[in-house]
Amino acid sequence: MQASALTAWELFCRRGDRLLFGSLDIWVEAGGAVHLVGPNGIGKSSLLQILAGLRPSSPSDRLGAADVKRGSVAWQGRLGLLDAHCTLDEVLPLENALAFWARIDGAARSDQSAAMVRMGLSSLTDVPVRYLSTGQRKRAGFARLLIQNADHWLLDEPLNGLDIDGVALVEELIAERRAAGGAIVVASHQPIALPDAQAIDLRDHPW
Ligand SMILES: Nc1ncnc2c1ncn2[C@@H]1O[C@H](COP(=O)(O)OP(=O)(O)OP(=O)(O)O)[C@@H](O)[C@H]1O
Repeated sequence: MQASALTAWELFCRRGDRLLFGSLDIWVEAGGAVHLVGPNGIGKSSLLQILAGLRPSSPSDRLGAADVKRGSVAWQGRLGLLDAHCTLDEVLPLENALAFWARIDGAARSDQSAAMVRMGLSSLTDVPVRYLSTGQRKRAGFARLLIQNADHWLLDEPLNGLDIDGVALVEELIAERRAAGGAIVVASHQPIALPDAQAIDLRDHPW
């Protein structure tokens, strides 16, 4: 049996007064992948935030006080999240903005340089983050993720804004991470190469 990377049980999600999904279990083995699908607003980004520990699973209080489920998420290893929020300082040149996180992650200068080269950002070292295009921002987000060197990745619309080469590159990075034993959970409306991924459609998990 494969080693578990992610075990999540009884996840429920309420946003405001909307009950989005409930009683969701996810199990991902090392090297495995999940493709989250479903229409706009169903709760894919919210689920990624729950899996990242940034948002609690909502208590399932509709089931009655005697049987309230609160959900649990357990990872074996470190995880990195790439979503729509740019964690890079908009004012700083790209190299310095990435260096801020590289220091926090304890990454070597050479790791940062390698990540920038890999993501095709070498010519943008002096450009302030606020001037980056949509696709360049996405590439910078992946550079940050590579520098972080987390075991597992949570990716929210990782292909948005990328050109054809960028899409191929991200698919290659995902395949490499999986080959290294990382688990990947992706929310993507765009087709994405994820061989043998579990598809989870949140419409199948109504609260
Ligand atoms: N602060 C908030 N308060 C209440 N509801 C919110 C809040 N932020 C988002 N929502 C709602 O939560 C729901 C889920 O949003 P989420 O971003 O998780 O959906 P999604 O499936 O990722 O959508 P998309 O495919 O458009 O990216 C949406 O219906 C949205 O309107």
